[in-house]
Amino acid sequence: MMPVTEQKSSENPTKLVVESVSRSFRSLANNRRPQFTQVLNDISFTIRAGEIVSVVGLSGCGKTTLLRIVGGLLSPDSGTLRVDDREVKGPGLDRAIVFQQPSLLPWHNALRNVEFGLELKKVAKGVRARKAREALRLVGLGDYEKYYPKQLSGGMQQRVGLARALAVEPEILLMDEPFSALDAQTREELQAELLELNAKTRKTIMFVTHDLDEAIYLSDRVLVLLPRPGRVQAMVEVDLPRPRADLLDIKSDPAFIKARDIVAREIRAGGDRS
Ligand SMILES: Nc1ncnc2c1ncn2[C@@H]1O[C@H](COP(=O)(O)OP(=O)(O)OP(=O)(O)O)[C@@H](O)[C@H]1O
Repeated sequence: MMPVTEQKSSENPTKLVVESVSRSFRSLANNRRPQFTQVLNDISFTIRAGEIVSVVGLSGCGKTTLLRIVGGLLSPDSGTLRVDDREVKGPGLDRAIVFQQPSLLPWHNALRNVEFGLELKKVAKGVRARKAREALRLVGLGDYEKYYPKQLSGGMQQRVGLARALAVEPEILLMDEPFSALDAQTREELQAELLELNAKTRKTIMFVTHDLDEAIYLSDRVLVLLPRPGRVQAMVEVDLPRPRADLLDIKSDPAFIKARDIVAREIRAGGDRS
């Protein structure tokens, strides 16, 4: 493990501003007439440089939709997004997404898979191999560049997916339940590694998860969304210093328990009202 210095992201400049974002989807009602369902309603929040902010809420509250909008894969019906005070529309090299499944190409080895991600992002050919190698090293797979996906464990495959996102050197990493398909032990290893990576690179991270322990453990702040339509209920501060102890040890810390209780109550508060 690399020694890491304590980091105070609460004093950092703003990296991402999401302002009044709303989004509806068209669907067919029982009478086959198209109808619009509002999935996100007037969502506003900011993330500071180097911060990890998790997004939690009941299933269907719009977490993935919000992450896809921030990643530029979906457009909002209204509202704006700014990265470093520049308005962004659509995808860009400043944001990279890590999904639940890494979707690696089975016929390419780890290095080629990461290079392929760079190719899709139109990064110049001459620098792809170097950047791909650097990213694989960053996720601890420096010795595995020649391995094919089927020769790698689920956790290692997800690391390749993470390397593919990191290789483009994004300003913001958008992670959509990236560890939820992994077994508990691998998941905890990757959570700890993500904290280390954040400490080393000071990457800004937006992290969607169902798992409240994961949200509290990783995050500086937790954004709680309520469903139907998805809206902001609270932004909860996690008052735990960095670097953080292992999840097992930190779970009994009063600050961890307090933050978890607040987040759980905020999620329920919305349920009680609807
Ligand atoms: N492309 C789409 N067309 C129509 N409806 C959609 C589309 N994408 C999402 N939805 C609807 O929007 C709502 C929010 O979905 P979303 O996946 O963002 O929620 P979520 O909070 O990430 O859910 P989960 O926690 O179960 O992953 C759901 O009701 C979903 O059916």
